[in-house]
Amino acid sequence: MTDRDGATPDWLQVRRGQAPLVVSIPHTGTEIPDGIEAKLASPWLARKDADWWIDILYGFAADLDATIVRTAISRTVIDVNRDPSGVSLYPGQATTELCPSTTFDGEPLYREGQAPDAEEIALRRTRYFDPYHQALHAEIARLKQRHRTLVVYDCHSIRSIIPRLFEGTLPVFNLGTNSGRSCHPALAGTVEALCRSSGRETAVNGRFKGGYITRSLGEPDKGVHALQIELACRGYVDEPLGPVSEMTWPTPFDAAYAAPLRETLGSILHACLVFARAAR
Ligand SMILES: N=CN[C@@H](CCC(=O)O)C(=O)O
Repeated sequence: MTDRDGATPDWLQVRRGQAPLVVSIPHTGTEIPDGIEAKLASPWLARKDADWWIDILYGFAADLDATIVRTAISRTVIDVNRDPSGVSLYPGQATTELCPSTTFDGEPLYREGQAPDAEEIALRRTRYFDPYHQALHAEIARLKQRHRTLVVYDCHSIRSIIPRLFEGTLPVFNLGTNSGRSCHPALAGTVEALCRSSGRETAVNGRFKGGYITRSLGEPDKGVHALQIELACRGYVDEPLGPVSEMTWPTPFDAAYAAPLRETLGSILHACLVFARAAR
């Protein structure tokens, strides 16, 4: 990231652009404060569900003069893509919580009796959750002074096979728009068409409909259009398909392997800008 705002803590990275596009990168962080790390079952489990290499994959967003907001803090500490009130993203279905107690696969993250209590969760919220959302709100407000219409693009990835969360193998592209509520259908339609024209499997508002970032920031009536793209990891890394171990996950980033998918992502972000500028 460039142009870090000196007033923000080191872990919160804000690249201020002028284009009508805010790129949110909430889950690539691997930093865990020592006092929390000591309570965790394993350093590898604590980072297993990071959105590995997504900040590198979308590095080109800076060339589009997008605003990029990223936290370096691990989602294991607190997940900035969950409702801070604790309400589940998918009531009745398996998911992970605001301060997750398990990995996606269901392995306990904490040593026995070491999971955070309500006071500790509130502290993590003040320290790490609120500043991330304040940064997103501040950047949206700044850009709204320049542009009538903005796109907020929330970047994610997940392993292709996680039986606890979904059956079978996840499509490579999973577009979430809070079931059509977080952005204009024309934007969703264009992004879906670009995903499909890449020849990769694509789902829209399937297992992943958009998390708290998409749901809370998308206000199409006010000119703020939010969408989430959840990529299955095999689309950009040589992912082991099946259970993973410390020896096999994460697969290192390989720019040549990721290049075809990155090209599609470039077209998608470009289309977001065309949409925002045309809607002026
Ligand atoms: N890789 C991360 N995935 C998102 C999915 C949000 C959703 O369920 O739509 C997350 O867990 O926050």
